[in-house]
Amino acid sequence: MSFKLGDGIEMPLIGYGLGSANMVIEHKDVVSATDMALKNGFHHLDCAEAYKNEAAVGESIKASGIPRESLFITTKVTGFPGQNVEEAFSSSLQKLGTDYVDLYLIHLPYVAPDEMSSFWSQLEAIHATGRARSIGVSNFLQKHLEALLEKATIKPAINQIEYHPYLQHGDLVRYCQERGIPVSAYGVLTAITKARPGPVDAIYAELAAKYGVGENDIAIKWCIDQGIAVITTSSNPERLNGFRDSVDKFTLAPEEIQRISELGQEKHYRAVYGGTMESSQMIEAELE
Ligand SMILES: NC(=O)C1=CN([C@@H]2O[C@H](COP(=O)(O)OP(=O)(O)OC[C@H]3O[C@@H](n4cnc5c(N)ncnc54)[C@H](O)[C@@H]3O)[C@@H](O)[C@H]2O)C=CC1
Ligand SMILES: O=CCc1c[nH]c2ccccc12
Repeated sequence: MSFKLGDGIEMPLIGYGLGSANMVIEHKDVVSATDMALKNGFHHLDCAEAYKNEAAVGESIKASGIPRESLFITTKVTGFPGQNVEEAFSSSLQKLGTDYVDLYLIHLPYVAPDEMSSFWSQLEAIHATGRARSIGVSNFLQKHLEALLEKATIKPAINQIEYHPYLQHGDLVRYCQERGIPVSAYGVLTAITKARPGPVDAIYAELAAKYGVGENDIAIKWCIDQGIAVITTSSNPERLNGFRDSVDKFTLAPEEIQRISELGQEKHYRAVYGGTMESSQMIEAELE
């Protein structure tokens, strides 16, 4: 199933995530995880320079023999103030072993508001060369988007954010969607994998029983049925295929989506970048 980006380009609805917070994954394990994803038909790969594993992903892509046009490759420039985006981008392309990416994102809104437009213009310049088919952002709140949009000539094609019942970011999703900036979600399984016990446990279990699926499927469909794409990951092929199968298996009723949203608002939990999105401690430690 595919998902329309803000610029009209189609992206596979579920992306396979290659970032693992707070964990160093060995080169060979990244190669075999990517092999497994590709063999199971997950052709949308979510990478980042900060994950420091683009070379392993590139190695697996090359070995797979899958034609480049059948893949959808996302990568991200970290977004440090003063960063030379062209340099970061060329290095990503070289490591991934490709001459273009499908989607290039600013990973984090580190850049000050008055510098944001000029930082974004570096991505616009890359887009103009055709080496990034689409450009977008990640972890951007409304204030960051406002700063970026002030002088942008191209709107971000997506905003990739942590999104689950315990982190709904107020009106951010509506703000983005109303401006033609679709949203993709990471951390979608947080209420199950990291934040138990919690107020959505019972409704996840109830709806999983009702639809004859797993609770992971309910978590993923709560995003998809709100028009949000999903980036998830697993080293377990059965679990991975289960994520994809859930898309067509059932549809959550609007009142079920609403109930999960309401219950989720009773708890706040951020799985990644503990504290605030402005917190740079974790990313700086990772990049050392
Ligand atoms: N743009 C950004 O700043 C960020 C992007 N991401 C992207 O999103 C991807 C997915 O991120 P996650 O937060 O890991 O996503 P997630 O919430 O989808 O969790 C996936 C993890 O849950 C585990 N899991 C699945 N079902 C489970 C179960 N029933 N019990 C226990 N564990 C279970 C999987 O093995 C996997 O490690 C990353 O690989 C990365 O590509 C992630 C974090 C930040
Ligand atoms: O992108 C999300 C989380 C993550 C995983 N590994 C790293 C390294 C540096 C920054 C962020 C992350």
